[in-house]
Amino acid sequence: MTAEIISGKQLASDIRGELKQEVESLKEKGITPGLAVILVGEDPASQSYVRAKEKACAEIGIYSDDNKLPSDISEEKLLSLIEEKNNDPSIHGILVQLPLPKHIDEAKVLLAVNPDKDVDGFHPVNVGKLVVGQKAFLPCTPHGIVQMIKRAGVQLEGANVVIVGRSNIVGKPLANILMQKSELGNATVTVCHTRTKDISKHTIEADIVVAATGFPNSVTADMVKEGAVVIDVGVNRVPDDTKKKGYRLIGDVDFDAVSQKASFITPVPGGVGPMTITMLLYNTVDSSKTANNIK
Ligand SMILES: Nc1nc(=O)c2c([nH]1)NC[C@@H]1CN(c3ccc(C(=O)N[C@@H](CCC(=O)O)C(=O)O)cc3)C=[N+]21
Ligand SMILES: [Mg+2]
Repeated sequence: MTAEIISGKQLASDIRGELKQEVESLKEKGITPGLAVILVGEDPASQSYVRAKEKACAEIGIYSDDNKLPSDISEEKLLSLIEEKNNDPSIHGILVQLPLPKHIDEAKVLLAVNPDKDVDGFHPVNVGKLVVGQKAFLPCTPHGIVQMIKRAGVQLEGANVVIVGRSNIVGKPLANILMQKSELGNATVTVCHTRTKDISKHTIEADIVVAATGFPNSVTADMVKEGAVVIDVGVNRVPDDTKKKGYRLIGDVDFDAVSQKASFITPVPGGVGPMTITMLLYNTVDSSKTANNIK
């Protein structure tokens, strides 16, 4: 079987088109959705993600408030910037790009963001709401993944989904979305991680495999069943002199071999990444509506 490629890029562009229209109609009501983006330090990957987020905001008419801080900024100063954005009515979403430098307590920073502006869905209040099934901002990468699966026409209800990776930004929230009694859920979810005894034993049974390990080629063809749906969350930079940037991007899945066995597969680049950014735009628009009592 040769897998059909689920283009995150195409889907992202469709959804951004819808969001752009929504932003235009909000602007007619005098509302401009605003996103504060906070980047600490000079990590090249983080800089490129943040640039992509700001460009996407500009494309659909969201105001992006760009905050670039030196890597040695104090935790106190970062917290006071967040407080300023919490109190700024022109800001509907606050995104603190992760990872943060070692001297800053990440948990403390995420707790400082007003949950009503937490468009990443990382504040413990929003994490808790998701777990108990209350309305909350859904974390962008998991939300993007679920949208890709649904819009490919793949049934989630009753599906065996195996997630490889238990991070707070992908594996754990994705598991929580997929197990909810909701239209984005009703799946049977297994989460594998570094201490799982035999990962293949789980993935081989899966209707849907989500690879979020952070390591290239960690999901191989022998690990997936014929006809499985395979979602690749990896964004690994590998040195490549033939590229003008000096690197190319590969996922966590052995794409060439797995795409001969899967029914659907997501590419890297052009898969989950563009959808992550799109769901951030979605949450920011949604937040601006909530702040203005618009359904
Ligand atoms: N507070 C916070 N929220 C996040 O959502 C968050 C974060 N921190 N830290 C890092 C991860 C990673 N992440 C990506 C976003 C876009 C692409 C993306 O657009 N990727 C493009 C290619 C990008 C490139 O060329 O480097 C693609 O896959 O096609 C990838 C990864 C968001 N994250
Ligand atoms: Mg991601």
